[in-house]
Amino acid sequence: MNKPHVFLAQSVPDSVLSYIADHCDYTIWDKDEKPTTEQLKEILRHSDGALLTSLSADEELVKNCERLKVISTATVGYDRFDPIGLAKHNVYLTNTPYVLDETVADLLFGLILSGSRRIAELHKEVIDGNWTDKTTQPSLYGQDVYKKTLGIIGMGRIGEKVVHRAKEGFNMSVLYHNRSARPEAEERYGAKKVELDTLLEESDIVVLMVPLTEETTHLIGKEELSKMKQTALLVNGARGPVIDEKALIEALTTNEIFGAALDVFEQEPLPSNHPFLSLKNVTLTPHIGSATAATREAMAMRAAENLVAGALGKTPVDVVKK
Ligand SMILES: NC(=O)C1=CN([C@@H]2O[C@H](COP(=O)(O)OP(=O)(O)OC[C@H]3O[C@@H](n4cnc5c(N)ncnc54)[C@H](OP(=O)(O)O)[C@@H]3O)[C@@H](O)[C@H]2O)C=CC1
Ligand SMILES: O=CC(=O)O
Repeated sequence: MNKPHVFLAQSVPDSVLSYIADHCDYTIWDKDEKPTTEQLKEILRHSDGALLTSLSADEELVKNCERLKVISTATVGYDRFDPIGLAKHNVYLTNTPYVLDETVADLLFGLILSGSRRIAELHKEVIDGNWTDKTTQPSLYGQDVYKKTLGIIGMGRIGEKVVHRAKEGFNMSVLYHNRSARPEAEERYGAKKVELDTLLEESDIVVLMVPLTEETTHLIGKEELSKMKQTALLVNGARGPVIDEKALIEALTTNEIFGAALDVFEQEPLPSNHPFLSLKNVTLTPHIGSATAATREAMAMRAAENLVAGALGKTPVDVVKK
């Protein structure tokens, strides 16, 4: 029997490629520039499945792809994909939940510590040769993390792992804001569900871990920033557009809040003239939440398992249900 054919828009680790090859024939996109929409439409017309992590897909893209059964992304966030539009043409969208949770929570804690204790800012002073007797003067003191109040907006899979670290490692109090309650997390960590305004007013560290949707776009803007403590840190591990960056830059410039630690941005990569680059009270990382060798390989394998299952006409484990 002929194997199904799958398209890989980017390379995958050898172990993952070997798994795919056991079940499917495949084509890998090996050009530096991404395929155009027209090229992608043509490729997908001849494919049973596709791994499209760094691309996007909607109804228009797949409407004439009779063979196509699954689009897989090796990410947990799927804001660049339209699961409802794909489902109209019997194409599953799959993502990679769970396998990255601990790794992303580690990075978020790194951002919390760097932002609170000014690690990135003072690292730069040392590198630039500016370590003098005055470097540890009060104006350069940081904020404590231990025993402070963490406010988590979006306490889902990853958010809960952040809360675990906050509670067990740093004895923090935890507030959270979700649309639905998480009674088991409330019991385990003493976390308290509150309205957004209360969370902003009472937290020392605010962490964003919501998916990017219409509802969460610019969830944090001028008004919300004005409700935060002047000593508070804002951490974004979700998606850039969850924050109105213009408002954040204003709040950071006027010291309306203590600082921000950001892994995601409205425009990625950040342009070289972006105002964030000249602010001292920010820690910036280039969207590396899940970027460890082991976790990226686990995500690629999970995405491949979803891809192969779908291409073989089975229901993949991680079908996005919207
Ligand atoms: N920086 C990075 O490298 C990474 C970023 N991410 C981002 O993190 C996101 C979260 O991942 P994950 O924890 O797995 O997702 P989950 O779906 O497990 O958690 C998301 C949480 O957000 C809450 N939420 C959703 N909409 C709203 C809303 N309008 N208001 C308040 N709360 C809301 C949900 O609760 P409820 O439904 O009850 O509201 C849920 O608890 C991903 O979608 C992705 O964008 C993920 C991995 C790495
Ligand atoms: O941003 C990364 C993801 O997995 O989503």
